[in-house]
Amino acid sequence: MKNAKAIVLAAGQGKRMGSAVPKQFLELDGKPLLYYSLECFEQSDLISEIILVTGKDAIPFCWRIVEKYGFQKVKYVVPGGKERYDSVYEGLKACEACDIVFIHDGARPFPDGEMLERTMEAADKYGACVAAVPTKDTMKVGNAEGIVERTLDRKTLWNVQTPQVFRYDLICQAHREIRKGSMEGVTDDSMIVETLGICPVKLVMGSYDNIKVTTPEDLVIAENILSRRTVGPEA
Ligand SMILES: Nc1ccn([C@@H]2O[C@H](COP(=O)(O)OP(=O)(O)OP(=O)(O)O)[C@@H](O)[C@H]2O)c(=O)n1
Ligand SMILES: C[C@](O)(CO)[C@H](O)COP(=O)(O)O
Repeated sequence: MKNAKAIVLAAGQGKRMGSAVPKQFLELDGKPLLYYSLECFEQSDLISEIILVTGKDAIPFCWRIVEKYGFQKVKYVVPGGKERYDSVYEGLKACEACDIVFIHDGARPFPDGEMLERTMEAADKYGACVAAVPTKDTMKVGNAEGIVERTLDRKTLWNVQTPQVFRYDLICQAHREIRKGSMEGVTDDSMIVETLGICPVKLVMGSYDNIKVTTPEDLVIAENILSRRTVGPEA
């Protein structure tokens, strides 16, 4: 069996949430938001180790979460960086050699075990993959004046999520390589692999429940998803 490790990101400031406490630590049904993704990786037989990346000052708090909920796979809690890609890089530096690396936003509380299986299989086969869902809305490109320039072909569009999953050597090489130049506009890890043209990035079905909690209304949606998931699976 392949050895897979997970890097869970919790070093963001959550500016768009606008809360005093960083959003990954806000409570969802009495537990920190971060708990839910950690629990998913902890419970997956695919994952041997979790590297948690957080703000320097939040490291002791994160260890308390790890101890309180008995997350035995969390081996390292390391300080992140200014941008998301800096935090991923710090996570990769702490991640000892393995076969496959999952990179996941701690602000996405609802990955699930089957998603981890699908993405692991694709990463092993293609080298790189992202969880994603087909776009449901009609998508238009607007110009600077807010006038529609064109309508995109929805059949080709996906909303990209995490986990984003890679062969270990490939994602380490990609992050090292891209840092030699400008990282302007890099918002996820697959973009780095795409930009360098290292290998194809496979789109793998994620889940419409696998939202990123970004703004206050997402917390309400997350509460709703959580209450539905405790009753039964996604419809
Ligand atoms: N320097 C950063 C920035 C982001 N993240 C993490 O990356 C994930 C996705 O980022 P995003 O939703 O953009 O989080 P924030 O950067 O916290 O939000 P904002 O952009 O609103 O400040 C989150 O789990 C966040 O904690 C991180 O570890 N380090
Ligand atoms: C990685 C990501 O969650 C995929 O949707 C997203 O790109 C994070 O970037 P954000 O711009 O900070 O929301």
